[in-house]
Parts: sequence; C-alpha cells; structure tokens
Amino acid sequence: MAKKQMGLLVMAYGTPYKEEDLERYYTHIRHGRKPTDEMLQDLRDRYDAIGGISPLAQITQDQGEALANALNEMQDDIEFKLYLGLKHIEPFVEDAVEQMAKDGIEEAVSLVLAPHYSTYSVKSYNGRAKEEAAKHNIQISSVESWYEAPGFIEFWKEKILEQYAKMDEGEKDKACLVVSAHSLPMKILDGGDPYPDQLKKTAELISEATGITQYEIGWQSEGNTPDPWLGPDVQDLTRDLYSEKGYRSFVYAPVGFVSDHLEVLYDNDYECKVVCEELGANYYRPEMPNTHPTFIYTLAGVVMQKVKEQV
Ligand SMILES: CC1=C(CCC(=O)O)c2cc3nc(cc4[nH]c(cc5[nH]c(cc1n2)c(C)c5CCC(=O)O)c(CCC(=O)O)c4C)C(CCC(=O)O)=C3C
Ligand SMILES: [Fe+2]
Repeated sequence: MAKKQMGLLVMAYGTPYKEEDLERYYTHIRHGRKPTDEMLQDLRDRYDAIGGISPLAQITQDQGEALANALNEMQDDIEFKLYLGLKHIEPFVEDAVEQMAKDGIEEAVSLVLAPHYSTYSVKSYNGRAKEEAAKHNIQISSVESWYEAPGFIEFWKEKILEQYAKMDEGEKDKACLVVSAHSLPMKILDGGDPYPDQLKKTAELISEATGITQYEIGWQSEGNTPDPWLGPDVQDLTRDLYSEKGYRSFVYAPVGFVSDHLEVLYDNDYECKVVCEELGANYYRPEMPNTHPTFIYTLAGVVMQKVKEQV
C-alpha cells in the first residue's frame, strides 16, 4: 500500500543568515517599525559577541531534518515531508505553507520549536499557518505545547545532573537551579495566558525527576519596549538569591528555548555569567536540546500522538 503523504510544518523564530539581514529581521520583529541606529548597533554588538551570527539557522534546519527522519523511521503508514516555516525571516511560515500547496500536500501537522504555549508565540505561529493553509485547502493539525513531555523532562534531567556532578557536596548545598523562559509583556496575563503556569509545571517536573529542591523560576531576554515584562529577570534574581538565600552556585536551565542561540549564548552565557563573576558565584549552564536524540524522539512522539488524534 502506498504511504500517505503528510506535511510536517516545523516552525521556529528565525535568525539573520548574514550580517546584512540584521536590519530587516529586527524590523520584522518590530512589526515593520525600523529600529533606531542605536538599537541596531546594540543588537549587532550582541551577535558579534557570540561570533557574528547565530548558529540558530543551522540548528533549526538540523532539528527539522532529524525530526522528519525520526518520524519516517518509527512507522510505515505515513511519509512525512519537512517544511520549515520561520516567524521573522524567510522561509516565512506562509512561504512554507505555500510550498506545501505547490507540492500537492493536503494534510499537515505543525509543531513550534518552543515548549510552552503563549498567545505571543505558539498561538501566533499556528494562527499564521492556518490562515495561509485555508487559502490552499490544506488541513493542518497543530501541536500546541509539549512542556511536560516525559522525554523533554528526561533530557533536562540528564543535562542538569551532568552539571551538578561537577560539584562537591558542599557546593551542591549552596547551589540553585534557575529554570527560565523568554519573558513576555505582562499584558498576556489579562487574557489568562497559560505560559507562566506551563513554565512552573516544567520546573516542578524537573525538580521531581532530579531531586533538586533548591530551584527558582526566572524570566530572561525581555524586549526593548516600554511595557512591563514578566519578572523576575534572571540577572536580578541571581543577585537577590545570592544575598537573601546565600546561594553561591547557579545552574541556568533556559527550558523555554531548545537551541544554542543569542538568548542563551549571550543572555545566559555572557550576561548571567558576568553577574555571577561580580558576585563571586559559580556559573553553570547545561547543554541545550539541539538535535539530541532524546529530544528529537520526544518531539516525534508528540507529533505522532497529534496525528493519531486526527484519525
Ligand atoms: C516568546 C519568545 C521567544 C521564545 C519562543 C519562540 O522561539 O518563538 C523568543 C525567541 C527568540 N527571540 C530571538 C531574537 C529576538 N527577539 C527579539 C524580541 C522579542 N522576542 C519576543 C518573544 C520571544 N522571542 C518578544 C515579545 C520580543 C519583543 C518584540 C518587540 O519589540 O515588540 C529581538 C529584538 C531585540 C531584542 O529585544 O533583543 C530579537 C533579536 C531569537 C533568535 C536568537 C538568535 O538569532 O540566535 C529567538 C529564538
Ligand atoms: Fe525574541
């Protein structure tokens, strides 16, 4: 029997491919408003600090391919065909859906490479995908979140414990795990957005799995806008925990992200590290999921479950 063809729409934030892309990328993030020269320079400096451009473009591509391969390996009924759709640079989410239509795809499943659901992130990705899909009569079923998938927790457990294994017992007693995600404007809370509760749940599950009870939730990478953003910011949190709870080692687990990219390589590995150095505390940051098999097979399981719900 011929395999059924299904589109696999993998969506992610996107990043500049080369330095010249920076301005139009930032302008897209700002809903079409050009950043000032100062804002642009500030962003350029941050990319320069991580080596010029972000490794994210390649990692997203690799994650998509690894996921499609895993899905095609684990079952014989469906042939998944990968389409990458990005939020802020080409191939945009709409480009990916249009390509599906050109390829004759009638049915697809979509997944955002971000574990927690928010109106600002996952909802907007899936909304854009569905709007374009409707124009082409493509049926898309969308995974909405996977922040409590056992394999996802298992991945973080392994990587966090790898860091704790570097400490002696005395250091562990004064160590704090900082579980974080990208901050969002506080106005998301008005609509009852589940984002903060989902992060809390991920943190609780990691605590249960690792046995680490000294943990805190923080927010990071907040945007350059006048709105109030969800806090505490991980840098302020680090200072407060140092002085109020006596912690001397900090293990940062930015579980709202899945790749090595600017928000981790700069906001954690540079900014949080500087705070730790100023305080005289130890800085640790577990490896990100990237294309780790535990992570990829977890996503494959989540996608298959969504596909099965549809039949
Ligand atoms: C929820 C969320 C995620 C996680 C979920 C998901 O992945 O979808 C995420 C991820 C990412 N965000 C990224 C990059 C940026 N985000 C920005 C700005 C903003 N992000 C926001 C939200 C999120 N962002 C928001 C509400 C703004 C303010 C917009 C405004 O101004 O109204 C800016 C502008 C400058 C600045 O504010 O820093 C940049 C450069 C990169 C790529 C890094 C790389 O290239 O390696 C990644 C993975
Ligand atoms: Fe962002």
